[in-house]
Amino acid sequence: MYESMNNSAPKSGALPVLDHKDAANRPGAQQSGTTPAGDIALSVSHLYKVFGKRPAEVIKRLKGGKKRSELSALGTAAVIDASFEVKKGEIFVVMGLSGSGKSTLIRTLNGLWAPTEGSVVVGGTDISKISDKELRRVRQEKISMVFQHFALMPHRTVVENAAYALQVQGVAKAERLARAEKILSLVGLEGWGAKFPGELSGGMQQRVGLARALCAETDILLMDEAFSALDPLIRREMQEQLVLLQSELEKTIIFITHDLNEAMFLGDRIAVMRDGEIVQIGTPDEILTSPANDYVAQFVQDVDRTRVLTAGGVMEPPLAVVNLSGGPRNALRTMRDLQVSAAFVVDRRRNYLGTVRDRDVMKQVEAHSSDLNAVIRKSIDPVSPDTALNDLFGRAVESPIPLPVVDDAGRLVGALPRVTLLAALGNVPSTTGEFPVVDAAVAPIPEQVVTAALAKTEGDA
Ligand SMILES: Nc1ncnc2c1ncn2[C@@H]1O[C@H](COP(=O)(O)OP(=O)(O)OP(=O)(O)O)[C@@H](O)[C@H]1O
Repeated sequence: MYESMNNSAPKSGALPVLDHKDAANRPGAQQSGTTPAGDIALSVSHLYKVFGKRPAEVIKRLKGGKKRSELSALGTAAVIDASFEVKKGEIFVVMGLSGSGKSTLIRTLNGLWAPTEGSVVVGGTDISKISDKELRRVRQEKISMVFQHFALMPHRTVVENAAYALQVQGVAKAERLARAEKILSLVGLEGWGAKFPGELSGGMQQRVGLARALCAETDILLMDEAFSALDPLIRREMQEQLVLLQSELEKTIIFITHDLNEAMFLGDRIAVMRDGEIVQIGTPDEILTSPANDYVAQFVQDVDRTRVLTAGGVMEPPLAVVNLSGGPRNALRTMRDLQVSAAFVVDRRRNYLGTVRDRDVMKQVEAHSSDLNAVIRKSIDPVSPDTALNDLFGRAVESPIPLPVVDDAGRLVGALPRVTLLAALGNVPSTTGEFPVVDAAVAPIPEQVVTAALAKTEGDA
């Protein structure tokens, strides 16, 4: 059985990761000079958020030069003296390791946490100084949030989920559903409105999450590790769609991630956090080329494309995939149809089992065997989506067929032909996004020969 991820997967040829967009042309991209107040969507000034028993004392000692690790008995300083401005229409990425304070910071931006000290000004309003009622209004009108685990209501349909913010705003049912349907088509979910979230894949559920946030028609979207739970190919597709939507709708997006690759792809500017502090704010290029300190330098150490780019970031959809249970005949048909001489074999759960060659499969067909397992080669070990390209060149050179990319659960999620690796390095499109499953030197058995072999054994199938 031939399985293709073509419909859901981006073409890597269109995905030069580091400079997929011209930052200078983006609305929020200007870096130099003073930004006029009217162009600021959100500003944070000397913000502290301390959890624990004695937050004021913690801040006093931090200001006196103590480190947060020395003050843990008094409280946890999750955000320390953060100051930055986010421009309208900008994608501002907050990046840092686990525990660096990203989630706390983002929750302070929409008033879920009150700052211990400092201010958060949204659209001209200091949300640390307003009543709960006013804060709810700011949240409804100015800021929406997209969560990592979607947070959809399982018993409501997709369109009802998307329309939720409008319901809260008191918009009449017919109107809110009509508006939500429009937004659903904008995020690629046209015709899915009547389904329930459980009937959708993870990527589609996150589109609903995005649609729900867009429906609220707020200027600012806060996205907390919004794509981290998605398969790499779907994740990349969502990243691309977010960039497109942003340029269409001109939303201001504050995006939290621990993934450098994602930060580089999405961010007009990136704030790097460490132990509660923002240690650098800059464009991806600035972060890469002028790291503010050793920590940032280590984060992006020796970054060249081969290191920033990962297998998951540049892989292609695995085109030639055959299912073990389909047996040799189906496998051979698939290879004939695709005109390839090898294919990846998966089981019903899409677990990667190995590769098969057309010659071996044809022998099985001619021997009237239904056993594909017998000819699976396990010599090509799969790679993880997180593997840096740098670590893959040796293997790619040795392998006559693309390297299979397999997720933590063992499922085949992509393929890495040599041409894609080279294209990623040179930042040029790899062909059309489609690839030969084997290198040219290993030509497939001619189509007529395979067709004849299949026909000869037709009666026995
Ligand atoms: N409600 C809380 N009470 C006490 N400490 C907290 C609370 N929330 C976060 N912290 C602490 O604040 C620090 C920053 O946590 P935060 O979740 O903001 O980091 P993060 O960068 O988002 O990490 P992750 O990516 O793991 O979510 C951590 O030391 C964490 O244990």
